[in-house]
Amino acid sequence: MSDASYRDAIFSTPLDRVARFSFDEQVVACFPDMIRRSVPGYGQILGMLGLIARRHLRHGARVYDLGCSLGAGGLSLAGQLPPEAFRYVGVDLSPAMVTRARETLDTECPDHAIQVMEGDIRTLDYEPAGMIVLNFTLQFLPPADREAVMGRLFAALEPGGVLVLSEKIRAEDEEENAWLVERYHDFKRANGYSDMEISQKRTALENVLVPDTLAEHHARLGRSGFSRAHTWFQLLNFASLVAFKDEAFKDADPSAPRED
Ligand SMILES: C[S@@+](CC[C@H](N)C(=O)[O-])C[C@H]1O[C@@H](n2cnc3c(N)ncnc32)[C@H](O)[C@@H]1O
Ligand SMILES: O=C(O)C(=O)C[C@]1(C(=O)O)C=C[C@@H](O)C=C1
Repeated sequence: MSDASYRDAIFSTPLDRVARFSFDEQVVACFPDMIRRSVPGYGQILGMLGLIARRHLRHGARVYDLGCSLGAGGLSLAGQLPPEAFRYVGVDLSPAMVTRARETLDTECPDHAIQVMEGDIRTLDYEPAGMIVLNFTLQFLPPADREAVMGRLFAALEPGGVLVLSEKIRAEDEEENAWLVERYHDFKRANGYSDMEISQKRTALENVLVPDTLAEHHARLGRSGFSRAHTWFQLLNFASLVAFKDEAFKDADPSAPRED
């Protein structure tokens, strides 16, 4: 990740009116710090992308990173896989994110095939892909739009393709959810956020980041055509799932990237 990143202090002073959270210049400038201090397991999830790709990605196939922000998914994959293993296409709606992602990826991985596009993942014309990553992006789409996107992603995946879906989640049981959210706030405090920052960010994210339950995610993936999905990671109210097109997990070769 680029060094030109500041400490997140966006909600550290009292605001008369807390505006809806958006991925503007101010957020972009401190995003690497913000996401690392705000998402439990973020680094571990990124680190697993290469391992998942090694097992499930057809050699040389396209990888979409949807809502790529500053391209952390691309950086992680390029750090773990050789240039000929994949073609990376990052997509983000925020022009400020796209500009910074391009600069970072061009500098950090000049030998890899990297493309970063400004676009809305709800309306993008998808090309066939071997792997699709949605790392904390679906949660920002209006709930009513989520299923149509998932159906389009299933259609874009090649047979044997894999989707990685990481999300902030809501527990079905109210008491369980309250416990997870309280411990999540403890996690943020331990990472240096004050009670005021936690509370103002929470207000800014209301009706902007709308979390689903794991059951809702699994049901949606099933309705979208995915024959199998696993929750492979959960830490507090953050989780990551993998979903397979056509039982791909059965064909995975542990010793080498797939080359069919
Ligand atoms: C939490 S960030 C994703 C973090 C990133 N995937 C990572 O691993 O570092 C969510 C991103 O989704 C983008 N986004 C939100 N709605 C979008 C949409 N409809 N189409 C494309 N990108 C979108 C935002 O601009 C933001 O950069
Ligand atoms: O800070 C929070 O409460 C979050 O939910 C973290 C979260 C996310 O999950 O995407 C919210 C906004 C920023 O994109 C970074 C992290």
